[in-house]
Amino acid sequence: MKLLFLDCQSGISGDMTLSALIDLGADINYIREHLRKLPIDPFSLNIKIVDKKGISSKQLDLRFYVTDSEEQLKPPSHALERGHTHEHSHDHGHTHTHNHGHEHSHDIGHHSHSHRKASTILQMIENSELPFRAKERSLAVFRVIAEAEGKIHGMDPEEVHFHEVGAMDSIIDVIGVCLALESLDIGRIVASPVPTGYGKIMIAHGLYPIPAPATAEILIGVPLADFHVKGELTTPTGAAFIKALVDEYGNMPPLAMEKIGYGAGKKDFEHPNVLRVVLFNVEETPQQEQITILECQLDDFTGEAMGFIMEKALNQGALDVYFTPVTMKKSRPGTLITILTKPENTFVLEELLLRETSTFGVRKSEWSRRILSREFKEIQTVYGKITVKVGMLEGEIIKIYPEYEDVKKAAYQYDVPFVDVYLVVQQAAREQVII
Ligand SMILES: O=C([S-])c1cc(C(=O)S)c[n+]([C@@H]2O[C@H](COP(=O)(O)O)[C@@H](O)[C@H]2O)c1
Ligand code: NI
Repeated sequence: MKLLFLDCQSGISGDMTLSALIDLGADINYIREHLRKLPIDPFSLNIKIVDKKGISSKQLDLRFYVTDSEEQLKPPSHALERGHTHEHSHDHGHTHTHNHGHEHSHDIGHHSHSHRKASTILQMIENSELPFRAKERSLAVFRVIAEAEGKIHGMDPEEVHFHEVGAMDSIIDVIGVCLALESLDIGRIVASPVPTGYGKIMIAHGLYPIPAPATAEILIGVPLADFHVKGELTTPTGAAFIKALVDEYGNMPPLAMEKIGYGAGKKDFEHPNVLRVVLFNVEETPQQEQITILECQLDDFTGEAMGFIMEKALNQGALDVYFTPVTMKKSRPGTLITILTKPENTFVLEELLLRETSTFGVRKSEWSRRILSREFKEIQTVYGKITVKVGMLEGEIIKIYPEYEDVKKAAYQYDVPFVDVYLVVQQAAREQVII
């Protein structure tokens, strides 16, 4: 399994992460090909080499060819020397520069042109043909950003608007990073403590404190670094990668490094403004993990409400939820609710049962379980690309199962029975994954 360490000594932003991962070896063509299938503005995505206080690093060069209705497509040669620059010109608002150096004409609340709601972006990702894990990771990152922006601006997260220019940027940065992780086959991510920077930054809303409120909101619970530099070191997108994708916070793992990549930020400081990413190859060992089981049984709760509890528990991170019919005191038919969860989600799920069901108590037990290490792989089939889950024991592949959602989608698309697609995928997987 590949492990990625994010060394955020100069903070983290969307473009720093994408360029660092490309420097580490992520295939830029693979990233471009997948991004081009999305319904977004035409863009060019390139990487240039820059010197950051003596460190030769990769820097993102992302341009959009404007599709605002009042504007025409502009040729690729436009603004060649300006790097991560949007050739948008709006007929309203003021121009501001984000820390990673691109200029937007941006005046929240007075827009005549299109915007993208968080829910529209999430829907676009859901409906996309992105590889399974890249899709899940991208959704997780956008949900974190939308939650934080929603909280700051006092809005429903689904209704949060990404300014059209910012939306395009974010889509490329977020989905690009998740595709880069896929290209490198990263299974686990560890991040160092994160410095935020201090001072003020001029954004569309006005002169804001650093860390920007959305960044600060996202970084709740994340260990911060004791490194104080004037300027914005960590942006909301960078913080969202840390919050949504990282499995563990800590120091560099005590393992042999395989490869190192450097992604440059746009600003210059007295220190090298780079994100360093390190790739490790971790030996697979049979894994043991702790899980918590929460239980209560009810004889006075409706079927509808029961279904709602199952849905909400799964949304709140339950690994599994199941109902067992039981006979309770006074011969009453009832239902035993069982929730399996990782220890970190125990409190939230306990609260769900106590607050939203008729129970007056919840039983809790800790279990240890042995699990197979698993990887997701994309298989080429006559029904298109389908993701399979590969289970391994002591490095040996012992089972391969197609992902239900992908099989379902293909079954509808080709109007064939679910089981037919399933069998074809299993057969193709056995040929394409060495077993
Ligand atoms: O435009 C909006 S809504 C906005 C809100 C906030 C808040 O903290 S609230 C912050 N920012 C700033 O935008 C840039 C770009 O960040 P990305 O993560 O999209 O690269 C950054 O300087 C933020 O602090 C914008
Ligand atoms: Ni605008």
